[in-house]
Amino acid sequence: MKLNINNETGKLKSVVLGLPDSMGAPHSLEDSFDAKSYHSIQNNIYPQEKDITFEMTEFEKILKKHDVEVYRPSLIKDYNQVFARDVAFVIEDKMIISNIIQDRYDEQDAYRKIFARVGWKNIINLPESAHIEGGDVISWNNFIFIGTCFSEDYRNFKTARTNEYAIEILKEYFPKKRIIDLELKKNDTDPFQGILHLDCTFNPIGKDKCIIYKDGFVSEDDYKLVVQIFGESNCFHVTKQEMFEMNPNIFSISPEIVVSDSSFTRLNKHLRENWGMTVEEIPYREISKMGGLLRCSTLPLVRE
Ligand SMILES: NC(=[NH2+])NCCC[C@H](N)C(=O)O
Repeated sequence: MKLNINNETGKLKSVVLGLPDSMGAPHSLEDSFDAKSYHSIQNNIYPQEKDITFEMTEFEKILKKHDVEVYRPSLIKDYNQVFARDVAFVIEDKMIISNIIQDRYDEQDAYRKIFARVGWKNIINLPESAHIEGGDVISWNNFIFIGTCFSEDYRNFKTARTNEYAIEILKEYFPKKRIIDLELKKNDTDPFQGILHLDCTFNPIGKDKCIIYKDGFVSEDDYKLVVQIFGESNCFHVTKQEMFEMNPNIFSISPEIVVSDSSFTRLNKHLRENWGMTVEEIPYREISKMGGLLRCSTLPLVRE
């Protein structure tokens, strides 16, 4: 398979979609590793397998309706495999294998067949201390935006998944790209105060537009830089509540077609009426309770 990813929205040809089956029992509060799951466990609303299976089946149907080739990881018993995004990511014709948080480490095993199809020549493995997850990496033509945490207590946050070392290495692999690191607010237990991955606070859509949540960035200058790159009128700003519901994390099938959650009424209306997009709405509320949404559930391999 010839990988090809240059941005977030080119017409999608093949993608890996995560798996809802056999997600195992919910973690205890102490063992949870993102604030949204923490919140769901604490409030006794952690989703059930049958409900997330229903939601992912709806997602798969939309992808197939648009002639996207859908791959799935192999099944690991009693292990959450919904969020394909973080396991690896594609830039141009290279697949970079993430160094994901230890709690999710086994997920990578399930991608062996997919890695084999890509071929070792196009796979990049990073040194062990270079931490990075696909949710923090947003490739946008000449730019690569990377969410990170520069804080000294980086290691104390389970929600800090990408470090400076990984960014330095990516700069060496992609010297022609303008790599923009964006420091994200971290909080392991309060989903209103911290951002797990960059794609929970910022996501490009269409040809020149984006969805963005201002308070997800540690520095206002980082936020302003992104707004300047896209232009104010091309940015859809989400509120704290909308960030919590994961509005930024919709998924593009092409510059004109997005898959969104049917509860995102303000966003979906804006996309249709002001930006002329086709919005495929599906129910995805249950999956949102585990800290990710539509973008997080996918790992695009080929876009036109
Ligand atoms: N790209 C994303 N935002 N992925 C969401 C992953 C959520 C998962 N519970 C984790 O903590 O790792």
